[in-house]
Amino acid sequence: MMEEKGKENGVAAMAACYQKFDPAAYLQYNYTPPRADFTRKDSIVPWKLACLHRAFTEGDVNGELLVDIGSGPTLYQVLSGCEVFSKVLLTDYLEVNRQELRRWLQGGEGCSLDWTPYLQHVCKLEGRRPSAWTEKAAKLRQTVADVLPVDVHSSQPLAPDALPPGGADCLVSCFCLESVSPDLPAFTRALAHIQKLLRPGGHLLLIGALGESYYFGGPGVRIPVVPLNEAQVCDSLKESDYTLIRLEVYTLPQDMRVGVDDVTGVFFVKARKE
Ligand SMILES: Nc1ncnc2c1ncn2[C@@H]1O[C@@H](CSCCNC[C@@H]2Cc3ccc([N+](=O)[O-])cc3CN2)[C@@H](O)[C@H]1O
Repeated sequence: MMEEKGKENGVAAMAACYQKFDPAAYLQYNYTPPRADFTRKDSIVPWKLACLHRAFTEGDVNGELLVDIGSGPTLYQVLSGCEVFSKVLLTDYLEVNRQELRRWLQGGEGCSLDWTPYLQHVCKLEGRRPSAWTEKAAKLRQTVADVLPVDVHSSQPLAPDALPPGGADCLVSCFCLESVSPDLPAFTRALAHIQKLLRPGGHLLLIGALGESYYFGGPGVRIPVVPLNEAQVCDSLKESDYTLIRLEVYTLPQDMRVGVDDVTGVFFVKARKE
């Protein structure tokens, strides 16, 4: 009984932290140079986009429905996937983030970030001319079917009718689970909760922070993070019944440590639900 109470308190405390989350500030902190510098080979965002592009296009990922878990106010995580899947669902816990995503999907008026450089960069990865970014933007707007609420701490993270009976063909989730979990067991439980959303044989593409104990979700909005190392990520995946296909790690150069968090590295996982 006490244990259940502890779990609920930790999750509730985390939810309270997110009430002050500021999408515009968060985007400025993490999705502008130097962390998003497309002229630098060692910048974080080009590394993430390359991992996602390779994972989506190397031939084993297929199906109709891709679901992004904990999208936040960002779209980069589905720029490659929207060429492979006919339907994409974006999800987030906060209405402010869902609104930010809908603003872009409805034409981009009043968006907090210009996603053009991201669209151009992924076009380049696909061997297309950068000016094809307008076609990719149209493709993404046409492929995203909805922006839904999600709670990874629920044993049913999405509304019952959100997915077809067979489940999603692929999940992608970036920097979410470790940032919303009060501790490692909660992180592992969240992985297990979203695993249920996936059809057997479906893939999980997971990006997350290594060694991060906090980040700023806005000016003065300090949000705790469960610090993870590679072994813990692998153990949690195994414990939540995924088969690991590949884990890649990016170590932050000094000048990518810009004071908005204490992250030391970023992991990319491609895994499968047997
Ligand atoms: N219960 C919940 N279920 C699902 N989503 C939830 C829940 N609660 C909050 N959320 C939702 O999850 C959140 C996702 S944003 C989480 C930010 N993660 C940490 C941040 C990200 C970042 C980005 C880039 C780089 N880098 O090195 O380039 C490093 C880092 C490390 N710091 C937010 O959208 C919230 O709305």
